[in-house]
Amino acid sequence: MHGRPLLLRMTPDSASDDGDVDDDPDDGSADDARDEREPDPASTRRGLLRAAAGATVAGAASTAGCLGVSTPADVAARYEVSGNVAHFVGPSWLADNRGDVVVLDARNAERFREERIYGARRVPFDAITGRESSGAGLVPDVEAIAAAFGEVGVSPDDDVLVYGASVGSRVTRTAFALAALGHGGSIRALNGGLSGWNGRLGTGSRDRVTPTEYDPDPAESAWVTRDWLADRLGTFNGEGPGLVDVRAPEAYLGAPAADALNPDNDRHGHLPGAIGVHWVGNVSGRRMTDPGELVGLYENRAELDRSGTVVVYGDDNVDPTSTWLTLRAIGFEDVRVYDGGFGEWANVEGDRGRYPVETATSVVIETEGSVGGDDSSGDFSCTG
Ligand SMILES: O=S(=O)([O-])[S-]
Repeated sequence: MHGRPLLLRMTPDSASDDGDVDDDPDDGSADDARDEREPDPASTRRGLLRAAAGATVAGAASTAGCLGVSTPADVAARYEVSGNVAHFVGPSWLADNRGDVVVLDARNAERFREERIYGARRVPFDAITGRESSGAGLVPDVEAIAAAFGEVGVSPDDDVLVYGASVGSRVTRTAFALAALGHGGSIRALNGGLSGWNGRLGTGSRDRVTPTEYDPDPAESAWVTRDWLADRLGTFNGEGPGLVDVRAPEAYLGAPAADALNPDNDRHGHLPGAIGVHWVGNVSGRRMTDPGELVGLYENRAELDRSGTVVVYGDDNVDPTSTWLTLRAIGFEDVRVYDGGFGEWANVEGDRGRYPVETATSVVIETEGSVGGDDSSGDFSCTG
């Protein structure tokens, strides 16, 4: 249980941009709306958190920078971490296996045209975040997602490597989208992102590929619905599943006037019983954070049970996939994404009593991380 006193410690890095790049920068999508909300100055964030939670706040600059890429095997050996960290691989793995994997670029179309790993293919991000209504709430639109992967010639048994500018939530959403289809081949992410790759590059419009008919075998245990959660209220992080809100602490706390609050949401706060662990702690200098630190964060401090079910949610269905892949990589067995997200929960029509929002009781676990800030060129910079 989470009877600990609330302690918040934010760093300038953890106040950085969420790492996403929109496919179409001006298409008016939810991504655009998020992008328009400027990252908070750390000082503002500290003030908000102190006011919202009466918390102890101690700023500490991260020393992470534009680090070289080390392979998960090296990292795992160093920290003697049990569990599968092999979703994350380094560029040397890709160089050795380039001919055997389909390489997918998770960045936007402009970046893809400018420069990419030679032979990489790109799936429109809007397609792989697609959702549809079920009687119980929003769920991944597996048919649309499968069609998008099929369009770029991905088959269910292909071994796939996904890369981005970093190992941000576009990369992890792409990985999740494949997992949601019940993808039979392996799914890996490139630690360090494109900047760590010194092999052959390509430019221009996408290369010709032969489309496939991707026949999905939906892995429904990869996600949960609004009603699945409503049925388990009062059990989270206790006798029931773990529940992690991956949004910035201000959003979790529903801090008044915080820039992190989504203006499209009718209500602010978090699902009752959820703990807040901001997803940016999963990434450090464009790499997965050291697994030993992640184990300390999620198992020791957040007190999540690696053998139980853990549900992660954000405002939408992109950022929580970072925590989904991270937890799986450090050995959590059953991690699920609430694909509707807080955006669905907060704005549900009709009887909102079944879908309450909480602000009074809060547990925020401090995180440090640097996904990479969005500099003036629209690319990612190492901010740590
Ligand atoms: O931000 S990203 O590395 O997912 S493109």
